[in-house]
Amino acid sequence: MGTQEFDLIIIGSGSGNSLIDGNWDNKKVAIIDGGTFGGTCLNFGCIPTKQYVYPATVAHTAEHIDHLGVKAKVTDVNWSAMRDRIFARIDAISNGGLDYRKGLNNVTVFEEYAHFVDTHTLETDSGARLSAPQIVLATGSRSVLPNVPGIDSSLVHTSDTVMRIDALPARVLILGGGFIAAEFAHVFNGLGAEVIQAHRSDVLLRKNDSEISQKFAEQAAKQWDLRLNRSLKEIRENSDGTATVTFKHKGKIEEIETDLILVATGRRPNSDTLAAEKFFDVDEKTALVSVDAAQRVLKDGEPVDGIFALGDVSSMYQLKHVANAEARIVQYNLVHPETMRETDHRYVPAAVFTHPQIAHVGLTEEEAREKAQDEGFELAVKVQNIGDVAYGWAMEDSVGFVKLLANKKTGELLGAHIMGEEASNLIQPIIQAMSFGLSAHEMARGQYWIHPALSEVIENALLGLETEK
Ligand SMILES: Cc1cc2nc3c(=O)[nH]c(=O)nc-3n(C[C@H](O)[C@H](O)[C@H](O)COP(=O)(O)OP(=O)(O)OC[C@H]3O[C@@H](n4cnc5c(N)ncnc54)[C@H](O)[C@@H]3O)c2cc1C
Ligand SMILES: NC(=O)c1ccc[n+]([C@@H]2O[C@H](COP(=O)([O-])OP(=O)(O)OC[C@H]3O[C@@H](n4cnc5c(N)ncnc54)[C@H](O)[C@@H]3O)[C@@H](O)[C@H]2O)c1
Repeated sequence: MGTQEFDLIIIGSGSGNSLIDGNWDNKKVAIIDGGTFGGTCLNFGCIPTKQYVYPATVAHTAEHIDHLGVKAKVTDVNWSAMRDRIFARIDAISNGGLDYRKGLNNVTVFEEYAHFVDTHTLETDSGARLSAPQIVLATGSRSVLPNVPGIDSSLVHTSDTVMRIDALPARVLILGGGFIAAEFAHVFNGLGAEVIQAHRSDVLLRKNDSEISQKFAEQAAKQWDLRLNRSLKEIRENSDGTATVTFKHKGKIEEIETDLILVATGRRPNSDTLAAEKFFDVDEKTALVSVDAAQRVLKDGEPVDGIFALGDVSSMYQLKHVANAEARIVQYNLVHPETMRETDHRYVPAAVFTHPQIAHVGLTEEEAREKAQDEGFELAVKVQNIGDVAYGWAMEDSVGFVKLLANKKTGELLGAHIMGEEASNLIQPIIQAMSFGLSAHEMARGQYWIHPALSEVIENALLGLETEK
């Protein structure tokens, strides 16, 4: 079989799928995906997780408002109905997207995996060869499983499979201390399962500001059984359909019995599925494909003509809004080689949809202190409790807070860290201010803040910063 020639080949149908716009109407495009069309966010990630997070949050809230004078009890959680509702919608979008692409005259879809055989040629699993002057690597990332005996048990799940199980397990053991572990611990706890979260170190959400990590760990331990400093040794299936999981803790063996194990111990880039390391620069430690600011893939530090990468395969952030932002840059650069744009990675925010919610943008306090010392400016830090503003009183909140970091002289905002109700929404005006260069006082006093909305916590935090501007 000869090599099929295309104008553009895209490998990966997550954010990669959004690259095909009107500029390609009269050209030949191939899109290759060996997994589920639409990629991680739609099928296994952001979208379905939040569809479980929302009912879990509502159920949890309902059961925890005694202090407001309301006693409520969630009596029935219909997991299978919830699952069917969620995936009826998602599967239809994935199938519809695939059918739409297949129906376009200018696009050929290959539903299989592919790897590079030279810098501009790919071979699919069935042996088809495809070549193009422009190729985009958008193959995302996948879960990493710890290498312990029993990890191949059918009771072991990752985020790819756990949302499709038939019934809510009575007991769930979650391994890991990152975003995925935090979100699923809340989902299963909120929906009524008995949750144990076992983590190998003593810090949850390590990439966050340490005050957030510490306060979140305190809240997690109040809601579910949190076991830190546990080193996973073995998983054994029992004859009654349960599993016994063995850990080492302070030199002693600890065994936990459970009905389901969710492994959430990180994700690695799918650079190896492409054999990218043979033809391009791939970081040995992170397995990320190296790109420049225009998203061009590098070889020996230099861009390879016509080859781009975006999203989890080349981005340390592993976030959908970053993959999408990078896709917009690649989409432009593919057709404007003379005036390429660069991705703005200055203020990348993230939120963890656990309970309480967490959101951050910019530097942690530790990083901001280091920057202030290096650059010789004074750092302003303000921690504003949600419980001290009017809406926080309404909620009788005693947990949530906002931490803002700024340059004392210039009022430049350097970072924001929020734990509490609607943290993922509360942080957005700060992201806006940082992106458009508004100083703390300009932001606080240059606009109205709706009274008595929860956003007043941001206004008060800004006013409390003691910056000159
Ligand atoms: C449980 C979970 C929850 C998440 N929640 C959020 C969230 O709330 N907010 C957020 O911003 N981010 C979230 N993320 C992260 C987000 O999903 C990813 O950052 C994003 O989907 C990455 O998009 P991508 O286009 O790079 O890759 P993907 O969407 O993963 O697409 C890559 C595609 O490439 C295919 N592929 C891989 N190798 C090959 C090959 N060799 N040949 C052919 N095809 C191949 C795969 O099958 C896949 O379909 C979450 C992730 C998970 C796992
Ligand atoms: N709301 C969101 O934006 C969202 C939600 C879910 C996932 N995501 C993205 O998906 C990515 C992957 O999430 P994640 O939670 O799997 O990864 P993570 O990197 O956030 O956390 C992985 C955790 O597992 C621990 N770990 C690693 N190896 C281990 C081992 N062998 N034994 C025990 N523990 C081990 C790590 O110490 C870490 O705490 C995140 O980086 C995030 O960007 C985003």
